[in-house]
Amino acid sequence: MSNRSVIIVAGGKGLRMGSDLPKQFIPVSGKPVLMRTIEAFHSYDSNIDIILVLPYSHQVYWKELCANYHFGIPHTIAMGGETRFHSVKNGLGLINGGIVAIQDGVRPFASKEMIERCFDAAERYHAVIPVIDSTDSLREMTDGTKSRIIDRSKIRLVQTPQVFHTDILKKAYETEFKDTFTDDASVVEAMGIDVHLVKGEVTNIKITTPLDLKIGELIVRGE
Ligand SMILES: Nc1ccn([C@@H]2O[C@H](COP(=O)(O)OP(=O)(O)OP(=O)(O)O)[C@@H](O)[C@H]2O)c(=O)n1
Ligand SMILES: C[C@](O)(CO)[C@H](O)COP(=O)(O)O
Repeated sequence: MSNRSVIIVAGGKGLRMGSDLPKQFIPVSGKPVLMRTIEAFHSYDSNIDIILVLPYSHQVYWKELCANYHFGIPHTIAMGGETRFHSVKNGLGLINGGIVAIQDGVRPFASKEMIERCFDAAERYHAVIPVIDSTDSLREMTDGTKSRIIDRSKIRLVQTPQVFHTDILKKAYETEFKDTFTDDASVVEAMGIDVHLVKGEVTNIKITTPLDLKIGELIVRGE
């Protein structure tokens, strides 16, 4: 098994949540989102190297939060960047070789089985991402208010962890930032590398709006 690391990106402001406290620090069922995310990877592999990317403005706050919650899982802090892309890049600066996962700090419900599925596939493929089907019908906007139906059987919704050979991801992240880089797979693909899809999970939600916090409470309670 190759050396394994995870970069947990939590350098964002959480503007869509509309809360003064960035969403990664908000408790779900009594525990901050970010602690749940870190625990998910520690329970997958207690030896995994964990790099946590945090905004400079909240690094002291995070240390206090860890003390208050008696949170002792070892991790190294990296500096948050202007966008997710820049935060990942800062985290990558602290990784040497092996296989690396990039995880949104605000996806706290990734199961051990799914994390394992992603890492195991990455032993064979250069770039691996978890995806799920769309249960809604989908439309593409064509011109102003005009639209057309999309064949949803061809669509997959993309999640994290996104897992890569470290040397390939580092090389990909040497490129200039583009707005179309909404995840890590898009950066690697721009370098001409194929991305391998594995099964994601409907409960692996990204906490984005206040409704997601309520859904998160239900997921924790197993309802
Ligand atoms: N400069 C940034 C922006 C985002 N992220 C992280 O990337 C993940 C996914 O981003 P998103 O859900 O968009 O988080 P925010 O940018 O915080 O949210 P918003 O867009 O609502 O402001 C989050 O864990 C977020 O903290 C990051 O590390 N650095
Ligand atoms: C990386 C991601 O979670 C995959 O679905 C997503 O692209 C992040 O998007 P956001 O706009 O930064 O929330």
